[in-house]
Amino acid sequence: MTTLSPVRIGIVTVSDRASRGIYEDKGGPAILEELTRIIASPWEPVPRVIPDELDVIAATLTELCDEAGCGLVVTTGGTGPAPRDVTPEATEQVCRKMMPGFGELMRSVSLTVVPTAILSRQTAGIRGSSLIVNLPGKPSAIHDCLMAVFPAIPYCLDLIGAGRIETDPAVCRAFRPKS
Ligand SMILES: Nc1ncnc2c1ncn2[C@@H]1O[C@H](COP(=O)(O)OP(=O)(O)OP(=O)(O)O)[C@@H](O)[C@H]1O
Ligand SMILES: Nc1nc2c(c(=O)[nH]1)N[C@H]1C(S)=C(S)[C@@H](COP(=O)(O)O)O[C@H]1N2
Repeated sequence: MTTLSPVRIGIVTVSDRASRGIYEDKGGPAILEELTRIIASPWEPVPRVIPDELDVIAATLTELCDEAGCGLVVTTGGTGPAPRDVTPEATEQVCRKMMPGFGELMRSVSLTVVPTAILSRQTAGIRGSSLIVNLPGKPSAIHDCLMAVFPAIPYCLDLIGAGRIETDPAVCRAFRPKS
């Protein structure tokens, strides 16, 4: 039996009000809960709560990928059309390669739930050996979006050398074409 070393996963809440303590952050805990349900192999959360500032978001993503060694970074918030919504811009700034299929699938699934899903510019990209995935800020969006894209995430992490993740097949069946 092979022992998997824990994959570190960054959980980044991008919200002016949650970062100031004006409201309790519900996004980060919702991502933690969802990942705990989905992932069956060892993993370790690395949480951050930051304001909607391009430089701060870019620096946090960089730190999580390059210093904290996160193979996967999931953000929530700041994907809409409002002037301070800049999470996709920060993601593009720090990624070498964009993965537009993630945003396309999450919007498509979310459109069956809310017509305003079209307002999210959420995307994903690769920095070094880390995958960054944006989710919308509404805590209820986290389940819809993560369940839609997670089947492809373990294979993506394999391909970029980010570490191996096994899922609980009763919750989410990971698809690895070559296994
Ligand atoms: N981290 C969070 N925790 C709890 N609720 C949230 C969080 N982020 C967003 N929400 C809720 O979802 C709604 C829409 O999210 P959105 O990111 O557009 O908010 P926002 O007004 O830009 O937030 P902020 O001003 O804090 O950056 C918010 O008004 C809030 O009710
Ligand atoms: N699944 C899902 N996706 C969703 C939503 C939602 O409630 N559920 N809200 C939408 C709305 S109202 C907005 S404005 C955009 C952007 O949200 P953000 O700026 O909080 O990231 O996400 C959209 N995507």
